[in-house]
Formats: sequence, C-alpha cells, structure tokens
Amino acid sequence: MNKIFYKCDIVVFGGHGDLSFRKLIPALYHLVKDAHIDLNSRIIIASRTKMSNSDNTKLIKEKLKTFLNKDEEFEDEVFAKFESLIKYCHIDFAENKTFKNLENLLTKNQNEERIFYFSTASEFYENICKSLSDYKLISTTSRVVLEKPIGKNLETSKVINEKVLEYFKEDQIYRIDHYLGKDTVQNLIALRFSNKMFVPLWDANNIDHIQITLSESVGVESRWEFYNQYGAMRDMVQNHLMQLVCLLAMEPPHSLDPNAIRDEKLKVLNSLRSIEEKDMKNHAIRAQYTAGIVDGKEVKGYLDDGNSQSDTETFVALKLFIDNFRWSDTPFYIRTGKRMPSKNSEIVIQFKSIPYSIFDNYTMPNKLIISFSPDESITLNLMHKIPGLDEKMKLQEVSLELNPPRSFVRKNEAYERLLLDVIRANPTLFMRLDEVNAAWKWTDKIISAWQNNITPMQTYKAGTNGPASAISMLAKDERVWHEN
Ligand SMILES: NC(=O)C1=CN([C@@H]2O[C@H](COP(=O)(O)OP(=O)(O)OC[C@H]3O[C@@H](n4cnc5c(N)ncnc54)[C@H](OP(=O)(O)O)[C@@H]3O)[C@@H](O)[C@H]2O)C=CC1
Ligand SMILES: O=C1O[C@H](COP(=O)(O)O)[C@@H](O)[C@H](O)[C@H]1O
Repeated sequence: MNKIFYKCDIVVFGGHGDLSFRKLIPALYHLVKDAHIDLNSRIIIASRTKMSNSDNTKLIKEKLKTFLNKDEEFEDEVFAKFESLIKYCHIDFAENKTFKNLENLLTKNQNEERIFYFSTASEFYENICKSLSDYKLISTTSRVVLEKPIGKNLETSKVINEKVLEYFKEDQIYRIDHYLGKDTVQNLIALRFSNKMFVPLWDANNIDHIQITLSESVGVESRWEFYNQYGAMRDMVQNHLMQLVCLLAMEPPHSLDPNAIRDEKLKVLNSLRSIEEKDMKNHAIRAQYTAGIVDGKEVKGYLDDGNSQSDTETFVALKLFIDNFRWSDTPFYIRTGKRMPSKNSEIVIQFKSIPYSIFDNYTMPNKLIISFSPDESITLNLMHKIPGLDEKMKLQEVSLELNPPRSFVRKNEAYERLLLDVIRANPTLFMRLDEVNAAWKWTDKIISAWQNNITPMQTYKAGTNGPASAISMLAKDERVWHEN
C-alpha cells in the first residue's frame, strides 16, 4: 500500500494547556514518526505566553519526554523532524490584534489545507473564529476541531455552535470526542455488526442489563478551576458516556458512511427516557470525593483541592432506559468518577438466564465484558462442565478471552487516530451538531433537577467505588456493579 503524506498547517489554540501537552503533542509526534505528515507541513502552537520559538521547542521536548507512553523511548531523530515543523505563536483570544502574529506565520509559504484545533474552553470559540475571519485566515479547505464539552447546556451549545457556523460550514467542523478514537470503542461496531452470533442476542429479549463504568484514580488537582465549572456530568456523561450508549444501542447503520452512523446514534439519543422528578433521587446519583487513600497514598478531598465551597459533582451514576422496540425496559447503568480505586473503562453486557435449567447447580447467565483501560480485552463468560468422573454433572463459569492476536494489538492513541482523520477529512468518528444537542437536552434535565437540589449531593471517600447510593441503585433491582 502506498503511504500518503498529508501536507497541511495545523494550529493548536491552547497549545500550552493540559490536553495539548498530554495528548495532542504526543499524537502529532507519532504522526510525524509514522510518516503520515509531510515534512513541509507546519504545527503552530498558539498560546498566551510571550515566548521564542526555541524556548517553545525546549518546553515541548520536555513535555514529550514526560507524556510519551511509559514503554516508549523518546527518539532524538524523530524529534529533529518534529521540531522542524513546529512554530510558536503568541495569541490572546481577547486581543484581536495578536492574530496578526498568526497571519504573518500562516501566509508565508502557506499550505492549502489549514486545521484549527480549539484546545480550550468553548466560551472562547466565537472570539477565535471572529479573529481568524477578520484576518482572512479561513478558506473553504480549512477545518476546525472543537473540543468537548461545547457549552454548559443546550442553550449555550446552540449559541456557540451557531457562532462557529457563521465562519465554518457544518462539514468543516469536527466535534471531537476522543472516546470515539479508541480502537476498542470502534470495535463495538465490528463486534456487533460483523458477528452473526451477537446479532440475534442484542436486545431486550436476551440482555438483562448493560453497565458502563469509566472510573479514574486521578483527582482534579490542577484542573480544578476548569473542572469546577463543569463537573462529571458535563465532562464525561454528556459526551463520552452518551456516545458509548449510542454505539451499544444503535440499530445497524446501512453503511459506514459518517451520516449513516450519526443518524442511528441520534435515534438512540432521541429515544432516551427522560428521568421523571420522582425517580431522580434513585436514578441520578451525584457525589463528591472526600480525603482518602488511592494507590496507598493519602489524597486530599475535592474541596481541599480547590480550597473552596462547591457543589460540583466528581461522580455520577445513572440508570437510564431507551424507549424503543429493541431496548424496551432494559436498564443501562452508567457511572463515572474521579478518585476511584483505579483507572477502569469497561462495558458489561449481562445476558439473561437460560429459560430452564436441567442442571443441579446454579448456572450463571453469560456476560460479555469489554475493557478498554487500563488494558484492552474482551471476555465472554460461559458455563462449562468441570472435567471429571462425578456422577452428576457439575458446572463452572469460565472466561473465553477474545483478545486480538499480538499483531493486532493497538499502538495508536485515540487522539492520533482522530487527528489523522481530521487531516484526511474523514468526519465519521466526530459528533454532528444534532447529536451534541440531543445529548444536552437529556442531561440538562438532570442538571437542573440537581440545581434544584432534588437529588442531594453525596460524598465518597477517595479510593472507593462511589457513594453507597450508587450501590443501592442496583441492589434495589437485585443487581450489582461489576468490579474488577
Ligand atoms: N485535559 C484533558 O484531559 C481533556 C480536556 N478536554 C477539553 O480540552 C479543552 C482544553 O482543556 P485543557 O487543556 O485541560 O485546559 P487548560 O486550561 O489546561 O488549557 C486551556 C488553554 O487555553 C488557553 N487560554 C485560556 N484563555 C486564553 C486566552 N484568553 N488567550 C489565549 N489562550 C488562552 C490557556 O492558556 P494559558 O496556558 O496561557 O492559561 C491554556 O493553555 C477543554 O475544552 C476541555 O474540556 C477534553 C478531553 C480531555
Ligand atoms: O474528556 C476527558 O477524559 C479524561 C479521561 O480520558 P481517558 O481517555 O483517559 O479515559 C478525563 O480525565 C477528563 O476529565 C475529561 O475531560
């Protein structure tokens, strides 16, 4: 296969922010290393500090050494190529005239394709677009990447998106949700729609319930100011968790065409049953971590991290239903939280019991466990005869590991995949405006019930699996969270 080298100018706004240093710069380094980007491309790091190109390069080198994968060596040869692409640009979103610096850079030896990555809070998107337009830096071949969450609710999302749409057409806008760039998440489409055995089983007749857990052991620490305005609902549920629910629940799209997939995801979001006020307390749990022990180390509570009062949630657990033919009355239990015992991203498909048992001992219903962090694996739990001469057949639960052969093992990070998709103008793994707004419409109702204190804020000790109410949410249904 001939390798395609893509030639473009990429501008990262918020280039010295947490996301840029931890994810975007390593992803771009890898795209250069794997020769996806032509060496006449440019990567412009735009940030507020006044700094020389050489100081910026030094800083980037230092950050890359910190944030490359633990098992990966920093390669001087690759960095030499990467460095040759990087330029620094001082920009303050609030000062239109600083965009002159960008104009000077972009219009010299320019590449036709321009990508603007807004790695900053969405309240700045309008200002950035306006300044780019004032300096005539947007053309029909330009693309813009918008980080999530866009706005803080449906109303602000609509306003921000409308503003961006004054400058870019919908097909130039790439609304990123990095979970869609994870191989295991994309594999949900392959697993569901390329394996005959799962096709007839994937519905309310055969599945008892579905669980999704996105837990993190890290706290909020240096991101406190930012996070405190959003909380787990806006930071994780409105986007990542909603997208996972969509991929698990959607009908088969007619093809892998971007809009065919987005149309099916949208139908799921529009079928989400709105949580009634009377159920809110039991179906929408919110909590904040207090001081505790994580990985054997004492850690501060959320309020001590920020040194302030706050009613921002760091944990959410929800019980939701999708009101359609396929999922009628099948609960989806989803949860996410900071300062939980470990980093764990996992989907559990709990099948129903067999209709009648001919065995003396209890048969465990089958379970499909899809893990994508810290390790990627797919496990199918099945019942199996215990080998031996027992007169009566005895059964045990065994795990069938569906792990890909080593040569299949992922080496690309989510952001690498998604940045390459933006570069090659493939929007399949990005969110369309109607999806974003449908997700807000559903989460807004819960957020406003919380604002009216309908569900009280709970607490959980750092290093635990969330508040007791999240456990009893399932216990009331005679179910338990799957814990590793
Ligand atoms: N961090 C993460 O893990 C993830 C973040 N995101 C999203 O990515 C976006 C960025 O997040 P994150 O990197 O964590 O945030 P940070 O606060 O670390 O970075 C934001 C950047 O915006 C810059 N900025 C703020 N105001 C201005 C201004 N007036 N002019 C110029 N630059 C300005 C800041 O510059 P300065 O350094 O000068 O303050 C900073 O570099 C957010 O939308 C977030 O939701 C999405 C997924 C994961
Ligand atoms: O979008 C976000 O995701 C990260 C978690 O991402 P993961 O790929 O490491 O699972 C989360 O820490 C951050 O708060 C949030 O903004």
